[in-house]
Amino acid sequence: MNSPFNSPLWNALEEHYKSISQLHLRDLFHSDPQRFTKFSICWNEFLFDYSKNRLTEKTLSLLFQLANEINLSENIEKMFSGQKINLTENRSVLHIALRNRSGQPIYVDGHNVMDEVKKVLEKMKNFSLDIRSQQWRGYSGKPIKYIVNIGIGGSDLGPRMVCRALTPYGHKEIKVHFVSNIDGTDLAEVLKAVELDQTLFIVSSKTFTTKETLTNAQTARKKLIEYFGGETKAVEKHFVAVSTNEKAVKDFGINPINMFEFWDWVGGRFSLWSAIGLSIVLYIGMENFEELLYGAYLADEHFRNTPFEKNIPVIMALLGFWYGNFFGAETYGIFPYDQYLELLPNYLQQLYMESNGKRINKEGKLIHYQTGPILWGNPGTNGQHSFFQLLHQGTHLVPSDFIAPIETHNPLDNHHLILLSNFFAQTEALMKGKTEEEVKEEMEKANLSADEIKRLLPHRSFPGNRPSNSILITKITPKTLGSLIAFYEHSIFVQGLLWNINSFDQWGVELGKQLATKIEKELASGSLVSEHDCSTKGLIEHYLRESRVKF
Ligand SMILES: O=P(O)(O)OC[C@H]1O[C@H](O)[C@H](O)[C@@H](O)[C@@H]1O
Repeated sequence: MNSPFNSPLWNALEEHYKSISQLHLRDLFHSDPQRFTKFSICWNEFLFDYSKNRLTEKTLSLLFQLANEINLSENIEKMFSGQKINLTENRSVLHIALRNRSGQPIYVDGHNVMDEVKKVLEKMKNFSLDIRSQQWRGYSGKPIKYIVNIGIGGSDLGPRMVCRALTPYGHKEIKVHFVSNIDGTDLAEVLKAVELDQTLFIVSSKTFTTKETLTNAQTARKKLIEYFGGETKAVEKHFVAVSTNEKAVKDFGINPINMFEFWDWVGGRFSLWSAIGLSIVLYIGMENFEELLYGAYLADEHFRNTPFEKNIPVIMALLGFWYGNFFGAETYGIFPYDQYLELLPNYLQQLYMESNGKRINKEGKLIHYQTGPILWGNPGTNGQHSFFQLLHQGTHLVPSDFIAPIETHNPLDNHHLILLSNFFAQTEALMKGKTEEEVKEEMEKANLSADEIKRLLPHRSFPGNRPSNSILITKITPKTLGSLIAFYEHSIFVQGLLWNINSFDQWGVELGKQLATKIEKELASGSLVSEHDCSTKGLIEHYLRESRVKF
């Protein structure tokens, strides 16, 4: 079966949806005191509570049947065994190999990729020891104190998010910066914050053809050479590269000895586990990086071996599918109640939206159902004072994940207690809401007049019945973070199978790049040569006129 949408089960789910959509979560909780026990999973340092979702045991049983109909178990094995499931690029999808701690081989075209994975990890380890122990010195003999990762998309968001999330594990003498945007401001500000003679630039690019990254790297290289009075030899003490493209790295002027390799079977947005994680290793050390890999490996094993009924990423995926394709939910909220996880929504945005933002199925046909959600989010409690109004009383249904650590790295007075009180309170409020009776009683106690009560009642009541998952983690450590990220990766994979799309390509980013290349030439020459619509033409002409006047 290619798609669940052709299945008789689909009709059963649609029928079932009609009855579920009439039920209120408040009543479901009321009628079943075991609801939490039934719909939550304890796994290692995780408690995954999905009981505040609009479902019953019947819903889950139908969704699990659907998972069986799309041959989920067989498809998981296809990924883990290195089959070329990225059909449009004819590639294996093996980020799981990068954290394979089982000692078992994984083959691509008859070749065990684990040998090269281990070799690169060893190279990363040795290099990080040299940098962190100050044996590796800059051109003028000073130790490295600043790491600047130059990359974009998958070569930026993962390491950036992980370094931020694991700040408590960071080297106290080493600062890590990230430059991604082609806007010169990004690089300029980082250059202000570092001492060039103590800086190591990591040029991270899978393809080593990405315009933003190469332009930023060229400029940084120029600045470094200028700093050392024209000495190009300084480059090899201050620049390393991470890429799959050795030739382009050489052409750029980085000695392949200073290159850390990865492979085309690692998707950019799944690459933080590869040498793309070099900035992470330099910052938190190899042991901690290995813990990150280990945490992801444990999640991989859980995903691969656990029955669907207890399988966290499978359930996460089915819930997203349930809301998107039955309730018509278009977005997915990620709310980490942990300041260190503030970049998690940005990171997951690429992971979800680049993977499953597709409208053509694996057979090349246009599809007529909703696929990947618009993912967004912000750390709690900040969001509560801005957009949560819409979550509570707006017209959109936003299924959300609330994520919090039980233990904080910064036990300041009662901050964590207040933070967690809010974490628990929000999902309860979203689920329960506040009935008109409750609001009325409250206003009567406050001695409001009958007229006032009547007028304010609709504004002050909350419908509730808003779904959420709660992910409670003992502590944010390299290991638990690794597991958390891997859960999201696998959830995306399962959803891609449900929608019968290829989650591992991203052709949709190409058109803008092609047009920008053409327009760049026009801006540089000051005249339009290609065809544009009148809006784009008008904008460019305005820019050309104005920039001539001003500069
Ligand atoms: O690592 P690179 O080859 O430089 O690619 C960087 C990023 O740019 C591309 O346009 C893709 O949209 C991303 O998936 C990728 O991660």
